[in-house]
Amino acid sequence: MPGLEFDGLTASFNGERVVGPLSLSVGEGEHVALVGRSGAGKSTLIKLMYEQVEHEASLIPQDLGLVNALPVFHNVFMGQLQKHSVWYNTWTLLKPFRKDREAVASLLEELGMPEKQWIPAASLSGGQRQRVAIARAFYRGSPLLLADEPISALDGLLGHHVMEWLTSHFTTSVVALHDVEMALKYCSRIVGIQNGQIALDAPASELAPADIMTLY
Ligand SMILES: Nc1ncnc2c1ncn2[C@@H]1O[C@H](COP(=O)(O)OP(=O)(O)OP(=O)(O)O)[C@@H](O)[C@H]1O
Repeated sequence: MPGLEFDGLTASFNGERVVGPLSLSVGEGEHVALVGRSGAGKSTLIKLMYEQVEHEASLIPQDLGLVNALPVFHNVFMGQLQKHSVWYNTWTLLKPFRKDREAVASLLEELGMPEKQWIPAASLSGGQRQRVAIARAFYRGSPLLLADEPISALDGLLGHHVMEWLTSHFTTSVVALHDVEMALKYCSRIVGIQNGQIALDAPASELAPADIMTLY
């Protein structure tokens, strides 16, 4: 996958500009953290980027987008809906194939919740729901990840494990994060958003937490 070029991104609500116009290039292999105070425009920016790369990216939206009535397995399988025929997907709803069951089981094992595969998403905790959305994004098999606060409901150790896992399994990522230390530790580049504009753009290796805190 070549690098990504986003040009002239803008969003307005009720006549008020909340993002842009803004341009961002993301090189293949970069892991970009979007940081900035609440309301700065990070989620809106992730959505604008996803609109442009929908066919080649995996998304973890802030609202997760799970189907509560369906078991965890089917929520994760949804990451591959577009890869299969209607026949395959309908059959999977009733009687999943062994290769998919095993692949999803191994992902859930990796994310520390192997026993939840057949539990409806409605019965999960916030952190478990977040991990299902993470597994679904991974199951899609795309090298590019766009994620909006993917570890906000995970406790410290698990949050570290998931960030390490995401940044080593996706070739390229753009992740909105409110945890500045996580951003510095796992991402290669920090993009700070302030009032819908880029206010900081630097390699993570050149920044300290205090440099980022000026955005808050
Ligand atoms: N659907 C919407 N309708 C109206 N205003 C919106 C809508 N979505 C976002 N906004 C506004 O756009 C601005 C940017 O919001 P956005 O959710 O992108 O910020 P954020 O940086 O992701 O915040 P947070 O860290 O709290 O998630 C905010 O002022 C917000 O109120």
